[in-house]
Amino acid sequence: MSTVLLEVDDLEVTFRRSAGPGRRAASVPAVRGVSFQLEAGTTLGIAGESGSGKSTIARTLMGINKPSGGSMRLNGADVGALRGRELAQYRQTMQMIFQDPYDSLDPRMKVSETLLEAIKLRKNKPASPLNEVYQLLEKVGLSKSFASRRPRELSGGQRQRVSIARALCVDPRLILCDEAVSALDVSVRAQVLNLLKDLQEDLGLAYLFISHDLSTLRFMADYVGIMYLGKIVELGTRDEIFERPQHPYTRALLSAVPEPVVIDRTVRLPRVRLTGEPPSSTNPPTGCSFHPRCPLAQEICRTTAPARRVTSSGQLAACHFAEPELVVAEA
Ligand SMILES: Nc1ncnc2c1ncn2[C@@H]1O[C@H](COP(=O)(O)OP(=O)(O)OP(=O)(O)O)[C@@H](O)[C@H]1O
Repeated sequence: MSTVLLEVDDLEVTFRRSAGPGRRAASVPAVRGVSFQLEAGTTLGIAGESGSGKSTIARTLMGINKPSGGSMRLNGADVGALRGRELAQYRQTMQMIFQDPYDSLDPRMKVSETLLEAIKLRKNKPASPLNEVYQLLEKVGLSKSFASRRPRELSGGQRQRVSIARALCVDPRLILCDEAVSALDVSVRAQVLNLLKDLQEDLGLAYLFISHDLSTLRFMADYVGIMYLGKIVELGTRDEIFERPQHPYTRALLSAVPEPVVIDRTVRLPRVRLTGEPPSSTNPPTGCSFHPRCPLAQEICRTTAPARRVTSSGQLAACHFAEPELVVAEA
C-alpha cells in the first residue's frame, strides 16, 4: 500500500522584485497553483525550462522561500502551522542537495567536521559520533580516509557524495535534489545516480528530483511533473510521460532530446518543435501560458486557462487539446 509522504496543494509563490537600473519593480508569480503528491520511497522528477519555478518549489518546501498561497503537508501535518519542536523535526525529515557542492560545503571544514556538525542535530545521538561519520562515508562509497580531507581535496563526484552523507546525518525521509548531478561528468553522474537509487532502496527515501536533463529523470523518477511558467502542465508516471506524452510542451521537450529514445514509436506522436523563449514570469500570457509557442493553439487557448484533467492514457495534462489524435502534422 502506498503512503503519501508529501502533499502539495495549490502552492503559490510570488516574489516582489525591486526596481533596478532600467527595470521597474514587479511581482513575479514564480509558482502558480502547483499540486502534487509524493509517496514514501518513490521519486518525483520535475523538469522544465530555466525559470519555470522548479527550484522555487524546493526552496519553499525547505522554508527558504515563503508561500503566498496553498498548502504543504508532510505526513498529514500542515507545514505552515508547525512551530517549535515540530518545525525542527520537519526540517530534519527533509534535506536538500544542491547542484554545486563546492558552494554548499564549508571549504575550511574537514569532511568529518561537516558531518559531525550535522550529526549533532540528530535527535538520537550516536554513542560514537566518529564511528557514525565512518559509517556514513561507507554508505556513500567513500573510505575512512576521506574524513580528514577538505572540499578542495575532493573531486566533484566525491564532494557530491559528501553532500549526500551530510543529508543522511539526520535520517531524512525525503531528499530534495536540485540539479544534484548536473555539474558532474557523465560517468560520475551515473555513479552518483546509482548511489542515490541504492540509498533509496536501503533506506526507503523519497526524492523530489529536479533536473533539466530528461534522460536523468527517465532513469531516476517513478513519476514526472513537467513545469511551464510556474505550473505543472503534465504529471504522470515515468512511462506515461516518456512514452505517451500528451501535452504539446512535454512533447516539445522530448523532441528536443538529441537521441529520441524517449518517445514510444507505437503511438507515432509527431515531433513538436519548441520555438522562441519562454515568456517573462512577471507577465504570463493570458489563457494557456504556452499558447504563444504552441503549434496546436486555437482561440480558446488565448482566452481560457486549461484545467488539469486526466487524459485517455492516464496522466494529468493541462491542455485543451491533449490527445494524440488531435495533434497537427510535424511542425
Ligand atoms: N528571490 C527571488 N526574487 C525574485 N524573483 C525570483 C527569486 N527567485 C526566483 N525568482 C524568479 O522566479 C522564477 C522561477 O525561478 P526558479 O529559480 O524557481 O526557476 P527554475 O525552473 O528552477 O530555473 P533554473 O532551472 O534556471 O534553476 C524566475 O522568473 C526567477 O527569476
